[in-house]
Amino acid sequence: MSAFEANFDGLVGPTHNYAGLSYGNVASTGNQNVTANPKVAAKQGLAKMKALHDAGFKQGVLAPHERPSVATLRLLGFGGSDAEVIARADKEAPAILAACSSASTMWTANAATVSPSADTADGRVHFTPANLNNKFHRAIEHPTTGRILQAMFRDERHFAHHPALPAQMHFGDEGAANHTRFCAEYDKPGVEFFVFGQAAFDSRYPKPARFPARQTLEASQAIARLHGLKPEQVVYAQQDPETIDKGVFHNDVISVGNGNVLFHHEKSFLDQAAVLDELSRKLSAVGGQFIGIEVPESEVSVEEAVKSYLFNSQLLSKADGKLIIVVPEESRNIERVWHYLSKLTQSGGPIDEVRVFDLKQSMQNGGGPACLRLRVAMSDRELAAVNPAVLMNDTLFTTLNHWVDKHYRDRLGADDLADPQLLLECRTALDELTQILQLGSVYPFQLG
Ligand SMILES: N=C(N)NCCC[C@H](NC(=O)CCC(=O)O)C(=O)O
Repeated sequence: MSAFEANFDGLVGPTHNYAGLSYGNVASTGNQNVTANPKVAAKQGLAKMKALHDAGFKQGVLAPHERPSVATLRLLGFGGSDAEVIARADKEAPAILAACSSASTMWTANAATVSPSADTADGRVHFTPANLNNKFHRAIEHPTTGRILQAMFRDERHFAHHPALPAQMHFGDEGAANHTRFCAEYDKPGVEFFVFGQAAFDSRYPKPARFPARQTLEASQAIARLHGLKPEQVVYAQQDPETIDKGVFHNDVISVGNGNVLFHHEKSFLDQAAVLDELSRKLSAVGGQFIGIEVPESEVSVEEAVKSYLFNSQLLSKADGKLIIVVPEESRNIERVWHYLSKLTQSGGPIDEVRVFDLKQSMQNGGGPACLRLRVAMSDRELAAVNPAVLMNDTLFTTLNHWVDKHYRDRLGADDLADPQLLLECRTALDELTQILQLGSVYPFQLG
Protein backbone atom coordinates (compact mmCIF):
# COMPACT_ATOMS: atom_id res chain seq x y z
CA MET A 1 0.00 0.00 0.00
CA SER A 2 1.31 3.45 -0.79
CA ALA A 3 0.40 6.76 0.76
CA PHE A 4 0.47 10.39 -0.33
CA GLU A 5 0.03 13.90 0.83
CA ALA A 6 -2.60 15.54 -1.38
CA ASN A 7 -2.90 19.32 -1.48
CA PHE A 8 -6.34 20.86 -1.99
CA ASP A 9 -5.98 24.45 -3.13
CA GLY A 10 -8.69 27.05 -2.75
CA LEU A 11 -10.08 28.26 -6.03
CA VAL A 12 -10.23 32.06 -5.77
CA GLY A 13 -13.83 33.27 -5.79
CA PRO A 14 -15.36 35.88 -8.15
CA THR A 15 -15.50 38.57 -5.43
CA HIS A 16 -11.78 38.61 -4.61
CA ASN A 17 -11.04 42.12 -3.32
CA TYR A 18 -8.94 44.09 -0.86
CA ALA A 19 -11.04 45.32 2.04
CA GLY A 20 -8.42 45.54 4.80
CA LEU A 21 -10.36 43.12 6.97
CA SER A 22 -7.62 41.33 8.88
CA TYR A 23 -6.10 43.42 11.65
CA GLY A 24 -2.77 41.81 12.52
CA ASN A 25 -2.20 40.68 8.91
CA VAL A 26 -0.09 43.56 7.63
CA ALA A 27 -0.58 42.81 3.93
CA SER A 28 -4.37 42.87 4.33
CA THR A 29 -4.51 46.19 6.16
CA GLY A 30 -1.74 47.71 4.00
CA ASN A 31 -3.53 46.99 0.71
CA GLN A 32 -7.02 48.12 1.68
CA ASN A 33 -8.85 49.57 -1.34
CA VAL A 34 -6.30 48.46 -3.92
CA THR A 35 -8.26 47.38 -7.01
CA ALA A 36 -8.29 43.60 -7.30
CA ASN A 37 -8.28 41.39 -10.38
CA PRO A 38 -10.34 38.29 -9.54
CA LYS A 39 -9.71 36.72 -12.95
CA VAL A 40 -5.93 36.94 -12.64
CA ALA A 41 -6.12 35.84 -8.99
CA ALA A 42 -8.00 32.66 -9.90
CA LYS A 43 -5.63 31.94 -12.78
CA GLN A 44 -2.53 32.43 -10.62
CA GLY A 45 -3.94 29.84 -8.22
CA LEU A 46 -4.85 27.42 -11.00
CA ALA A 47 -1.38 27.75 -12.51
CA LYS A 48 0.19 26.67 -9.21
CA MET A 49 -2.17 23.70 -8.93
CA LYS A 50 -1.46 22.61 -12.49
CA ALA A 51 2.32 22.98 -12.21
CA LEU A 52 2.41 20.90 -9.02
CA HIS A 53 0.12 18.30 -10.56
CA ASP A 54 2.42 18.15 -13.59
CA ALA A 55 5.41 17.71 -11.28
CA GLY A 56 3.79 14.53 -9.96
CA PHE A 57 2.16 15.75 -6.75
CA LYS A 58 -1.42 14.88 -5.81
CA GLN A 59 -3.47 18.02 -6.25
CA GLY A 60 -7.11 18.86 -5.71
CA VAL A 61 -9.42 21.88 -5.71
CA LEU A 62 -11.60 23.35 -3.00
CA ALA A 63 -14.55 25.40 -4.23
CA PRO A 64 -15.12 29.07 -3.25
CA HIS A 65 -18.25 30.30 -1.44
CA GLU A 66 -21.32 32.33 -2.32
CA ARG A 67 -20.53 36.01 -1.81
CA PRO A 68 -21.79 38.45 -0.82
CA SER A 69 -23.31 36.25 1.84
CA VAL A 70 -26.88 37.45 1.63
CA ALA A 71 -27.85 34.88 4.26
CA THR A 72 -25.50 36.57 6.76
CA LEU A 73 -26.77 40.04 5.85
CA ARG A 74 -30.33 38.84 6.46
CA LEU A 75 -29.30 37.52 9.88
CA LEU A 76 -28.12 41.04 10.63
CA GLY A 77 -31.50 42.55 9.80
CA PHE A 78 -31.10 43.67 6.20
CA GLY A 79 -34.34 42.61 4.52
CA GLY A 80 -36.24 42.66 1.22
CA SER A 81 -35.23 41.08 -2.04
CA ASP A 82 -31.59 40.02 -2.44
CA ALA A 83 -30.88 43.25 -4.36
CA GLU A 84 -32.54 45.28 -1.58
CA VAL A 85 -30.52 43.49 1.10
CA ILE A 86 -27.31 44.48 -0.69
CA ALA A 87 -28.46 48.05 -1.32
CA ARG A 88 -29.46 48.55 2.32
CA ALA A 89 -26.22 47.05 3.63
CA ASP A 90 -24.24 49.29 1.27
CA LYS A 91 -26.08 52.39 2.46
CA GLU A 92 -26.16 51.67 6.19
CA ALA A 93 -23.08 49.49 6.80
CA PRO A 94 -20.68 49.27 3.85
CA ALA A 95 -17.96 47.73 6.05
CA ILE A 96 -20.31 44.85 6.88
CA LEU A 97 -21.15 44.39 3.20
CA ALA A 98 -17.41 44.25 2.46
CA ALA A 99 -16.87 41.63 5.18
CA CYS A 100 -19.75 39.56 3.76
CA SER A 101 -18.22 39.85 0.27
CA SER A 102 -14.69 38.60 0.97
CA ALA A 103 -13.34 35.71 -1.09
CA SER A 104 -11.28 34.66 1.94
CA THR A 105 -12.22 30.98 1.58
CA MET A 106 -9.42 30.78 -0.99
CA TRP A 107 -6.98 30.35 1.95
CA THR A 108 -7.82 26.72 2.56
CA ALA A 109 -5.03 26.20 5.10
CA ASN A 110 -7.67 27.80 7.33
CA ALA A 111 -10.52 25.60 6.11
CA ALA A 112 -10.02 22.77 8.59
CA THR A 113 -7.65 20.68 10.68
CA VAL A 114 -7.13 17.25 9.18
CA SER A 115 -5.74 14.18 10.95
CA PRO A 116 -4.74 11.23 8.80
CA SER A 117 -6.14 7.78 9.58
CA ALA A 118 -2.83 6.45 10.90
CA ASP A 119 -3.11 8.84 13.87
CA THR A 120 -6.80 8.61 14.78
CA ALA A 121 -8.53 6.23 17.22
CA ASP A 122 -11.05 4.91 14.69
CA GLY A 123 -8.64 4.64 11.74
CA ARG A 124 -10.49 7.25 9.63
CA VAL A 125 -9.29 10.60 8.29
CA HIS A 126 -10.81 13.28 10.55
CA PHE A 127 -11.84 16.80 9.50
CA THR A 128 -12.84 19.71 11.73
CA PRO A 129 -13.67 22.93 9.87
CA ALA A 130 -12.08 25.93 11.58
CA ASN A 131 -14.46 28.38 13.28
CA LEU A 132 -12.14 31.29 12.30
CA ASN A 133 -13.70 33.12 15.15
CA ASN A 134 -11.24 36.00 15.30
CA LYS A 135 -12.41 37.70 12.11
CA PHE A 136 -16.06 38.22 11.25
CA HIS A 137 -15.54 37.79 7.50
CA ARG A 138 -13.93 34.42 8.12
CA ALA A 139 -16.23 33.24 10.93
CA ILE A 140 -19.04 32.87 8.37
CA GLU A 141 -17.06 30.33 6.32
CA HIS A 142 -17.30 27.08 8.29
CA PRO A 143 -20.88 25.86 7.61
CA THR A 144 -20.36 25.90 3.84
CA THR A 145 -16.77 24.69 4.17
CA GLY A 146 -18.07 21.70 6.13
CA ARG A 147 -20.61 20.87 3.42
CA ILE A 148 -17.98 21.15 0.68
CA LEU A 149 -15.54 18.91 2.56
CA GLN A 150 -18.29 16.32 3.04
CA ALA A 151 -19.05 16.45 -0.68
CA MET A 152 -15.38 15.84 -1.44
CA PHE A 153 -14.67 13.23 1.22
CA ARG A 154 -18.02 11.42 1.28
CA ASP A 155 -17.21 7.85 2.13
CA GLU A 156 -17.95 7.35 5.83
CA ARG A 157 -15.82 4.23 5.98
CA HIS A 158 -12.75 6.40 5.42
CA PHE A 159 -13.69 9.96 6.40
CA ALA A 160 -15.13 11.47 9.61
CA HIS A 161 -16.47 15.04 9.74
CA HIS A 162 -16.91 17.11 12.91
CA PRO A 163 -18.70 20.43 13.26
CA ALA A 164 -16.58 23.53 13.98
CA LEU A 165 -15.71 24.25 17.63
CA PRO A 166 -17.97 26.60 19.64
CA ALA A 167 -17.87 30.04 18.03
CA GLN A 168 -16.22 31.92 20.85
CA MET A 169 -12.77 33.44 21.30
CA HIS A 170 -11.92 30.82 23.95
CA PHE A 171 -11.96 28.23 21.17
CA GLY A 172 -10.59 30.37 18.37
CA ASP A 173 -9.44 27.88 15.75
CA GLU A 174 -7.62 28.70 12.49
CA GLY A 175 -7.27 25.14 11.19
CA ALA A 176 -4.24 23.72 9.45
CA ALA A 177 -2.42 27.08 9.40
CA ASN A 178 -1.38 26.21 12.96
CA HIS A 179 -1.14 22.45 12.55
CA THR A 180 1.67 20.35 11.08
CA ARG A 181 2.12 16.62 10.97
CA PHE A 182 5.45 14.84 11.10
CA CYS A 183 5.93 11.23 10.11
CA ALA A 184 8.34 8.74 8.62
CA GLU A 185 5.70 7.74 6.03
CA TYR A 186 2.27 9.21 5.37
CA ASP A 187 0.38 6.03 6.29
CA LYS A 188 2.40 5.34 9.45
CA PRO A 189 1.59 6.92 12.84
CA GLY A 190 2.94 10.44 13.07
CA VAL A 191 3.26 13.37 15.46
CA GLU A 192 0.69 16.15 15.20
CA PHE A 193 2.05 19.56 16.09
CA PHE A 194 -0.40 22.22 17.26
CA VAL A 195 0.81 25.81 17.59
CA PHE A 196 -1.31 28.31 19.51
CA GLY A 197 -1.10 32.05 20.08
CA GLN A 198 -2.69 32.24 23.51
CA ALA A 199 -4.34 30.21 26.25
CA ALA A 200 -7.90 31.35 26.96
CA PHE A 201 -8.43 29.72 30.36
CA ASP A 202 -4.95 30.04 31.85
CA SER A 203 -3.50 33.48 32.51
CA ARG A 204 0.03 32.14 33.05
CA TYR A 205 0.62 32.01 29.29
CA PRO A 206 1.82 35.31 27.78
CA LYS A 207 -0.19 37.11 25.09
CA PRO A 208 0.82 39.44 22.28
CA ALA A 209 0.49 43.13 23.18
CA ARG A 210 -0.54 44.60 19.84
CA PHE A 211 -2.14 42.13 17.44
CA PRO A 212 -4.63 39.35 18.20
CA ALA A 213 -3.60 35.76 18.83
CA ARG A 214 -6.13 33.89 16.73
CA GLN A 215 -5.57 30.31 17.87
CA THR A 216 -6.04 29.14 21.45
CA LEU A 217 -4.42 26.21 23.23
CA GLU A 218 -7.86 25.01 24.28
CA ALA A 219 -9.07 24.89 20.66
CA SER A 220 -6.05 22.80 19.66
CA GLN A 221 -6.60 20.42 22.59
CA ALA A 222 -10.28 20.02 21.66
CA ILE A 223 -9.34 19.07 18.09
CA ALA A 224 -6.84 16.49 19.33
CA ARG A 225 -9.58 14.97 21.54
CA LEU A 226 -12.19 14.98 18.75
CA HIS A 227 -9.80 13.33 16.32
CA GLY A 228 -8.84 10.65 18.85
CA LEU A 229 -5.12 11.43 18.82
CA LYS A 230 -2.78 9.78 21.32
CA PRO A 231 -1.16 12.23 23.76
CA GLU A 232 2.24 10.67 23.11
CA GLN A 233 1.84 11.61 19.43
CA VAL A 234 0.84 15.24 19.99
CA VAL A 235 3.00 18.30 20.69
CA TYR A 236 1.62 21.72 21.63
CA ALA A 237 3.75 24.84 21.33
CA GLN A 238 3.10 28.51 21.89
CA GLN A 239 4.04 30.89 19.12
CA ASP A 240 6.39 33.64 20.27
CA PRO A 241 3.96 36.53 21.07
CA GLU A 242 6.52 39.09 19.88
CA THR A 243 6.39 37.65 16.38
CA ILE A 244 2.57 37.88 16.36
CA ASP A 245 3.06 41.57 17.10
CA LYS A 246 5.33 41.77 14.04
CA GLY A 247 2.65 40.36 11.73
CA VAL A 248 3.02 36.58 12.14
CA PHE A 249 -0.72 36.03 12.47
CA HIS A 250 -0.52 32.25 11.89
CA ASN A 251 2.25 29.75 12.57
CA ASP A 252 2.49 29.07 8.84
CA VAL A 253 3.99 32.54 8.42
CA ILE A 254 7.04 31.50 10.51
CA SER A 255 7.45 27.73 10.01
CA VAL A 256 6.53 24.88 7.68
CA GLY A 257 6.96 21.15 8.10
CA ASN A 258 6.51 17.96 6.13
CA GLY A 259 7.69 14.37 6.60
CA ASN A 260 10.43 14.52 9.21
CA VAL A 261 11.51 18.12 8.46
CA LEU A 262 10.57 21.37 10.19
CA PHE A 263 11.80 24.50 8.42
CA HIS A 264 11.44 27.33 10.90
CA HIS A 265 12.68 30.68 12.06
CA GLU A 266 14.79 31.12 15.18
CA LYS A 267 11.96 33.10 16.78
CA SER A 268 9.04 30.80 15.97
CA PHE A 269 8.13 29.36 19.38
CA LEU A 270 8.45 30.09 23.06
CA ASP A 271 10.94 27.68 24.67
CA GLN A 272 12.00 26.73 21.18
CA ALA A 273 14.71 24.25 22.22
CA ALA A 274 12.26 22.32 24.41
CA VAL A 275 9.66 22.25 21.60
CA LEU A 276 12.18 20.88 19.10
CA ASP A 277 13.37 18.32 21.62
CA GLU A 278 9.82 17.07 22.27
CA LEU A 279 9.14 16.81 18.52
CA SER A 280 12.33 14.85 18.07
CA ARG A 281 11.59 12.44 20.96
CA LYS A 282 7.99 11.81 19.98
CA LEU A 283 8.80 11.35 16.30
CA SER A 284 11.56 8.91 17.10
CA ALA A 285 9.10 6.88 19.22
CA VAL A 286 7.03 6.30 16.05
CA GLY A 287 10.04 5.47 13.91
CA GLY A 288 10.97 8.87 12.45
CA GLN A 289 14.12 10.95 12.66
CA PHE A 290 13.34 14.61 13.19
CA ILE A 291 15.32 17.22 11.25
CA GLY A 292 14.94 20.88 12.24
CA ILE A 293 16.24 23.54 9.86
CA GLU A 294 16.43 26.78 11.80
CA VAL A 295 16.85 30.13 10.06
CA PRO A 296 18.68 32.64 12.27
CA GLU A 297 17.39 36.17 12.75
CA SER A 298 20.80 37.41 11.56
CA GLU A 299 20.19 35.88 8.11
CA VAL A 300 16.45 36.48 7.69
CA SER A 301 14.71 38.77 10.19
CA VAL A 302 11.11 38.19 11.31
CA GLU A 303 10.15 41.31 9.33
CA GLU A 304 11.80 39.85 6.20
CA ALA A 305 10.01 36.56 6.82
CA VAL A 306 6.67 38.40 6.92
CA LYS A 307 7.45 40.43 3.77
CA SER A 308 8.85 37.54 1.75
CA TYR A 309 6.57 34.77 3.09
CA LEU A 310 9.62 32.49 3.04
CA PHE A 311 7.96 30.18 5.58
CA ASN A 312 4.53 30.35 3.98
CA SER A 313 6.01 27.93 1.54
CA GLN A 314 5.12 24.36 0.71
CA LEU A 315 7.56 21.53 1.34
CA LEU A 316 6.69 18.71 -1.03
CA SER A 317 8.25 15.23 -0.95
CA LYS A 318 9.77 14.11 -4.22
CA ALA A 319 10.16 10.52 -5.34
CA ASP A 320 13.91 10.67 -4.56
CA GLY A 321 13.14 11.44 -0.89
CA LYS A 322 14.25 15.07 -1.15
CA LEU A 323 11.98 18.07 -0.66
CA ILE A 324 11.06 20.85 -3.01
CA ILE A 325 10.24 24.22 -1.47
CA VAL A 326 7.49 26.23 -3.18
CA VAL A 327 7.80 29.96 -2.50
CA PRO A 328 6.06 33.09 -3.75
CA GLU A 329 7.77 35.58 -6.09
CA GLU A 330 8.17 37.91 -3.08
CA SER A 331 10.81 35.53 -1.65
CA ARG A 332 12.91 35.98 -4.79
CA ASN A 333 12.51 39.75 -4.65
CA ILE A 334 14.18 40.12 -1.26
CA GLU A 335 17.87 39.61 -1.81
CA ARG A 336 18.80 38.27 1.61
CA VAL A 337 15.93 35.76 1.49
CA TRP A 338 16.83 34.60 -2.00
CA HIS A 339 20.46 34.29 -0.97
CA TYR A 340 19.40 32.16 2.01
CA LEU A 341 17.27 29.93 -0.23
CA SER A 342 20.08 29.44 -2.72
CA LYS A 343 22.39 28.44 0.11
CA LEU A 344 19.76 26.13 1.60
CA THR A 345 19.14 24.17 -1.59
CA GLN A 346 22.89 23.70 -2.11
CA SER A 347 23.63 22.70 1.47
CA GLY A 348 23.26 18.96 0.95
CA GLY A 349 20.27 18.97 3.34
CA PRO A 350 16.78 17.58 2.71
CA ILE A 351 15.51 20.62 0.74
CA ASP A 352 17.29 20.64 -2.61
CA GLU A 353 15.02 22.47 -5.04
CA VAL A 354 13.12 25.74 -5.03
CA ARG A 355 10.13 26.60 -7.18
CA VAL A 356 8.74 30.14 -7.47
CA PHE A 357 5.14 31.15 -8.23
CA ASP A 358 3.52 34.49 -8.93
CA LEU A 359 0.65 34.66 -6.44
CA LYS A 360 0.59 38.43 -6.08
CA GLN A 361 -3.20 38.78 -6.02
CA SER A 362 -3.42 36.49 -3.00
CA MET A 363 -0.18 37.72 -1.41
CA GLN A 364 -1.54 41.27 -1.24
CA ASN A 365 -4.09 39.93 1.24
CA GLY A 366 -1.45 37.96 3.17
CA GLY A 367 -2.00 34.61 1.48
CA GLY A 368 1.04 32.72 0.14
CA PRO A 369 1.49 29.21 -1.29
CA ALA A 370 0.89 27.49 2.06
CA CYS A 371 -2.24 29.54 2.87
CA LEU A 372 -3.76 28.46 -0.40
CA ARG A 373 -3.65 24.74 0.31
CA LEU A 374 -5.16 22.19 2.68
CA ARG A 375 -3.14 19.05 3.11
CA VAL A 376 -4.73 15.62 3.42
CA ALA A 377 -2.40 12.65 3.85
CA MET A 378 -4.06 9.51 2.55
CA SER A 379 -3.43 5.90 1.65
CA ASP A 380 -4.11 4.88 -1.94
CA ARG A 381 -7.40 3.32 -0.85
CA GLU A 382 -8.50 6.57 0.81
CA LEU A 383 -7.41 8.60 -2.20
CA ALA A 384 -9.52 6.31 -4.39
CA ALA A 385 -12.53 7.17 -2.18
CA VAL A 386 -12.19 10.95 -2.75
CA ASN A 387 -14.73 12.52 -5.12
CA PRO A 388 -12.64 12.22 -8.33
CA ALA A 389 -14.14 15.37 -9.88
CA VAL A 390 -12.14 17.59 -7.46
CA LEU A 391 -8.76 16.11 -8.41
CA MET A 392 -6.62 18.18 -10.77
CA ASN A 393 -5.84 16.91 -14.24
CA ASP A 394 -5.38 18.43 -17.71
CA THR A 395 -9.10 18.43 -18.45
CA LEU A 396 -10.14 19.98 -15.14
CA PHE A 397 -7.46 22.65 -15.54
CA THR A 398 -8.79 23.61 -18.99
CA THR A 399 -12.41 23.48 -17.82
CA LEU A 400 -11.73 25.69 -14.80
CA ASN A 401 -9.78 28.24 -16.85
CA HIS A 402 -12.70 28.52 -19.29
CA TRP A 403 -15.09 28.78 -16.36
CA VAL A 404 -13.02 31.65 -14.92
CA ASP A 405 -12.87 33.39 -18.31
CA LYS A 406 -16.62 33.14 -18.63
CA HIS A 407 -17.65 34.33 -15.16
CA TYR A 408 -14.93 36.50 -13.58
CA ARG A 409 -14.32 40.21 -13.74
CA ASP A 410 -10.85 41.61 -14.25
CA ARG A 411 -11.31 44.52 -11.84
CA LEU A 412 -13.06 44.75 -8.55
CA GLY A 413 -12.91 47.73 -6.21
CA ALA A 414 -14.80 48.68 -3.05
CA ASP A 415 -17.61 50.38 -5.02
CA ASP A 416 -18.33 47.26 -7.05
CA LEU A 417 -19.40 45.27 -4.00
CA ALA A 418 -22.78 47.04 -3.97
CA ASP A 419 -23.53 45.94 -7.54
CA PRO A 420 -26.40 43.40 -7.29
CA GLN A 421 -25.18 41.92 -10.57
CA LEU A 422 -22.06 40.65 -8.77
CA LEU A 423 -24.17 38.32 -6.62
CA LEU A 424 -25.92 36.95 -9.70
CA GLU A 425 -22.59 36.42 -11.45
CA CYS A 426 -21.25 34.59 -8.41
CA ARG A 427 -24.32 32.34 -8.12
CA THR A 428 -24.33 31.51 -11.83
CA ALA A 429 -20.63 30.63 -11.68
CA LEU A 430 -20.99 28.51 -8.54
CA ASP A 431 -24.03 26.65 -9.83
CA GLU A 432 -21.94 25.60 -12.81
CA LEU A 433 -18.94 24.82 -10.60
CA THR A 434 -20.90 22.45 -8.37
CA GLN A 435 -21.65 20.47 -11.51
CA ILE A 436 -18.04 20.52 -12.71
CA LEU A 437 -16.79 19.38 -9.29
CA GLN A 438 -19.84 17.14 -8.65
CA LEU A 439 -20.48 18.61 -5.24
CA GLY A 440 -24.29 18.50 -5.23
CA SER A 441 -26.03 21.37 -3.44
CA VAL A 442 -23.70 23.05 -0.96
CA TYR A 443 -24.47 26.80 -1.14
CA PRO A 444 -27.27 28.66 0.67
CA PHE A 445 -28.80 29.72 -2.67
CA GLN A 446 -28.97 26.06 -3.70
CA LEU A 447 -30.35 24.85 -0.40
CA GLY A 448 -33.28 27.29 -0.43
N1 LIG B 1 -1.66 32.16 6.74
C1 LIG B 1 -2.71 31.52 6.29
N2 LIG B 1 -2.80 30.26 6.45
N3 LIG B 1 -3.74 32.15 5.69
C2 LIG B 1 -3.74 33.47 5.23
C3 LIG B 1 -5.09 34.07 5.40
C4 LIG B 1 -5.17 35.49 4.91
C5 LIG B 1 -6.48 36.13 5.29
N4 LIG B 1 -6.58 37.44 4.68
C6 LIG B 1 -7.75 38.09 4.65
O1 LIG B 1 -8.79 37.62 5.06
C7 LIG B 1 -7.74 39.50 4.05
C8 LIG B 1 -9.05 39.90 3.40
C9 LIG B 1 -9.13 41.37 3.12
O2 LIG B 1 -8.52 42.16 3.84
O3 LIG B 1 -9.84 41.76 2.16
C10 LIG B 1 -6.60 36.24 6.80
O4 LIG B 1 -6.06 37.18 7.38
O5 LIG B 1 -7.22 35.34 7.41
